[in-house]
Formats: sequence, C-alpha cells, structure tokens
Amino acid sequence: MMRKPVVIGVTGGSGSGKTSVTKAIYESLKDHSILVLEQDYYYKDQHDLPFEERLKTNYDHPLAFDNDLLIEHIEALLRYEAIDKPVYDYSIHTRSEKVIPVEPKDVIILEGILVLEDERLRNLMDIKLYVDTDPDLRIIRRLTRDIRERGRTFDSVIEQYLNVVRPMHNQFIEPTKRYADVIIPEGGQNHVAIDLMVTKIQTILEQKAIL
Ligand SMILES: Nc1ncnc2c1ncn2[C@@H]1O[C@H](COP(=O)(O)OP(=O)(O)O)[C@@H](O)[C@H]1O
Ligand SMILES: O=c1ccn([C@@H]2O[C@H](COP(=O)(O)O)[C@@H](O)[C@H]2O)c(=O)[nH]1
Repeated sequence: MMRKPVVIGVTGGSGSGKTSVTKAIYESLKDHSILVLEQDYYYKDQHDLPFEERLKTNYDHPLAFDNDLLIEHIEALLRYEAIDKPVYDYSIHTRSEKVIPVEPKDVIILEGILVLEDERLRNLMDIKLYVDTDPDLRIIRRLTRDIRERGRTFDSVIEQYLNVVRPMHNQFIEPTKRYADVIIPEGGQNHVAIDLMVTKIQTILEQKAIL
C-alpha cells in the first residue's frame, strides 16, 4: 500500500477553540510526524489594496480565501513534497513578506473557519471535526484575543462581529457542521474528545503502517 499522510480538518466559528484543539492534538502527537496548516494564512494577498480598502474586506466569506493555493499545498504534502507556507498578518490584513518552509509529515491538521465549506478540501480529509461553542463565549474570547493579539479596538471587534462575523457564521460556517464526523463541544478544554481524536489518529497511522 502506498504511504499517504492523514489529513484532519478542524473547523468551528471564530473563537470556538479550533486553534486550542489543534494545539492539544499536536502536543499529544508531536513525537510523531505532524504539521499544522492554518486556513487563515491562506487569506488572499491584498498588498495591492490600500489599508483603508482592506478594512472593508469580508474576511468571513468563502471568497476571501485562496483555497486554490491551499489545495495545491495539501496535494504537494500528500505527495511528501515540501511547501512554502504563506504567513498572514492580521494587523495589516494581508500576507506578510515571509513564507515558512514546511517539510511533509505523516499527519496534517488543517484548521480554519471554512475548511469544511469547500468540497475539494473535504475530499482531502480523513477526519472532519467541528468545534461547537456557544456564540456568547465565542464573542467574549474573540474580543479578548483580538484586542490583545490582533491590534483591534473594542468598538471595531463589536462592529465587525455584528455586521459581518455573526451573519457569515450563520450563513456559511454553522451549516458545515453537517459534514463533520465529530462535533466537539467547548474546544480545547474537552480532554476526553481530544484523547479520543488522538487515539483515532494513532489507529489510522497504524493501519497505514506509518507508526
Ligand atoms: N476553554 C477556553 N476557556 C477560556 N478561553 C479559551 C478557551 N479556549 C480558547 N480560549 C481562548 O479564546 C481565544 C480563542 O480561542 P482559539 O483556540 O484561538 O479559537 P479559534 O481558533 O476557534 O478562533 C484564545 O485567546 C484562547 O486562548
Ligand atoms: O485580516 C483579517 C483576517 C481575518 N479576520 C477574522 O479572523 C477570523 C478567523 O480567525 P479565527 O482564529 O477563527 O477567529 C474571521 O472571523 C475574520 O473575521 C479579520 O478580522 N481580519
């Protein structure tokens, strides 16, 4: 049987705990061969747009992402070829000049708000997870994080949440729950769900005779 990496998709609304779940799975498997791809890093490059225009972009719509490049990169990793992963800078709303060279690994975690929305991405996944956290917790988490880490003000987070993030969540993200194999309530503190996932990934790796 030909060797092929395992691909795990992790999705959920903004602030649901996708990154925390991904980190927890990564930490449990880091002695093996594992890498993370963040869909956020594949937002379309907006260097050509003035900063004021970038503020108006809808970052919660499927068309905001360069999924063609993301798919190209996953397909390369599935062939055990290295990629140059883009880096996204939230404070300037575009890709940074840097890229991160990424070597292929046996486990690929693909994390992002709309990774289950694109059928081409879904078809590349062995396991699909949806992190399901109540909207009140998600907005509290997002507020704290965006002010601390993404250079935002209280007012700008609230305004973006009500006008864009919330309606886009209801229209595009929440409906992808139906594609999930597993729904994880509460995100990164759900140790039982994370342990189950880690065990499942190990079983797949054993079946593929990678471990
Ligand atoms: N269970 C939790 N309790 C409290 N804060 C959390 C919890 N899970 C995540 N956070 C915090 O909430 C913010 C968003 O979590 P994160 O994992 O980045 O979510 P996502 O990737 O889905 O946006 C982060 O600052 C994180 O530290
Ligand atoms: O330039 C940008 C790019 C993205 N966003 C917001 O980020 C979230 C997705 O990240 P999470 O880590 O899942 O929260 C998305 O809801 C966008 O609104 C942004 O504000 N600016």
